Amino acid sequence: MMDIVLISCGKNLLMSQYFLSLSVCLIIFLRNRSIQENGDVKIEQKIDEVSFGKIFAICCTLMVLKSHSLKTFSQKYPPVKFLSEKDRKRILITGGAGFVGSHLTDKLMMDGHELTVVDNFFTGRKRNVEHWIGHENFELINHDVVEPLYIEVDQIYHLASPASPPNYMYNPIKTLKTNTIGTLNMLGLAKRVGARLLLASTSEVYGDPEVHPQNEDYWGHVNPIGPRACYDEGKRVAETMCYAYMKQEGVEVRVARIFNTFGSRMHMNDGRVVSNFILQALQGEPLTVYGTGSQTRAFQYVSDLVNGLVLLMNSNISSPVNLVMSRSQIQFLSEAQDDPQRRRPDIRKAKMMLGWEPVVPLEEGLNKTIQYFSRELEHQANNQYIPKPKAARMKKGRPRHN
Ligand SMILES: O=c1ccn([C@@H]2O[C@H](COP(=O)(O)OP(=O)(O)O[C@H]3OC[C@@H](O)[C@H](O)[C@H]3O)[C@@H](O)[C@H]2O)c(=O)[nH]1
Repeated sequence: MMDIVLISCGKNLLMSQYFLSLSVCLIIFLRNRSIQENGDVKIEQKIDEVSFGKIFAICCTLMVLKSHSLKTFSQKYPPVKFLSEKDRKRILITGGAGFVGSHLTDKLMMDGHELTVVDNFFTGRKRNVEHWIGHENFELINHDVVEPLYIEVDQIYHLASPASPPNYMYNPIKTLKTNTIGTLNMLGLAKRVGARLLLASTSEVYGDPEVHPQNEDYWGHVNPIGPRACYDEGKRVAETMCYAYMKQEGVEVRVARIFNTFGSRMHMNDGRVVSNFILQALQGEPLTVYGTGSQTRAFQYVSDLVNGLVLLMNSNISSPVNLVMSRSQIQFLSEAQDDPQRRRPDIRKAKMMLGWEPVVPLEEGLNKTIQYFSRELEHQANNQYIPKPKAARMKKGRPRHN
């Protein structure tokens, strides 16, 4: 019976383990038979010897299994720096399985910190952080920040929120809840455990700006009842909450106003201009330009943003900081409502106080992103699923998160 169990275990293992299990079982079987053939051996002795043999076989199999799993675990992860207890921080990243969050997760893990990633997987994806699953410094929690969270941490990077216009407009109430109740919950957590919180705010707090370029002192020009208000106003009130908690409760806060960012792990259906244009170009479809196409933005590659976020978190600056491309045809579509016409950050503050500025040239970043989307398309084609770029319109009829 035991032999059969061992052999059937072997079927689920690698071939080498299978053969090892098989040969150990064979040895036991032969030994068993030789004992049977040797008529003068007592029956008790036979039972003792056989069970010893079987235990030996199980141990061998377990040892092979264990050494295999240890080997794969130690090989599986990207290299992680060793940090002493004193330098190692317990860090929470909300939205840590999303586009920016997962790159931040990579950096902080490789820097040697202990990470808890919280995500409700509305726009985030497990596959963005799956390469860390099982690592002793990493924990992934499926949790919505709209619900309170009770854990012990030293720093909180609060990134949870849909960020692409079609995504945040898809369920405006949910976007508002995430940015208001979600931010209140995370500030409450920061207050309770004495953690520092960095809010991922946005250039959208400037709305359709009347000054150009925008520095951090500009109060913005937002339509409070327009289709983008759920995000713009949600982030504005999130900033207000940060400073209320700082003044009233002494919570340490950092506020990054993030401008247009692109790179790998953007969702195929993200809907922002860079991913849309790349996807359309790769699929030989017309590039969709909303309105005249004369709108302007400042773009940064995701690795630059992530470096800026970490610098800001560990700086002593509590006030907001600004952190900051075929031959396809072009299809002009109607203008998106309240679409900011001109946007460019004034990043003198970040340069002067953090020593930060983007270093990845646009062309290099775009090349990396194009390669990423080509691989994604190949992967999707193999899975018989061809995604379509998402337009900045609200979708109806799909179940929504509450
Ligand atoms: O297919 C498209 C997509 C977008 N666009 C245009 O390209 C410009 C950029 O649009 P995106 O959707 O990429 O991004 P937006 O600048 O509107 O918002 C972004 O800004 C800053 C971030 O913090 C936010 O996450 C995101 O909302 C807009 O003028 C938009 O109308 C197109 O012309 N065609």
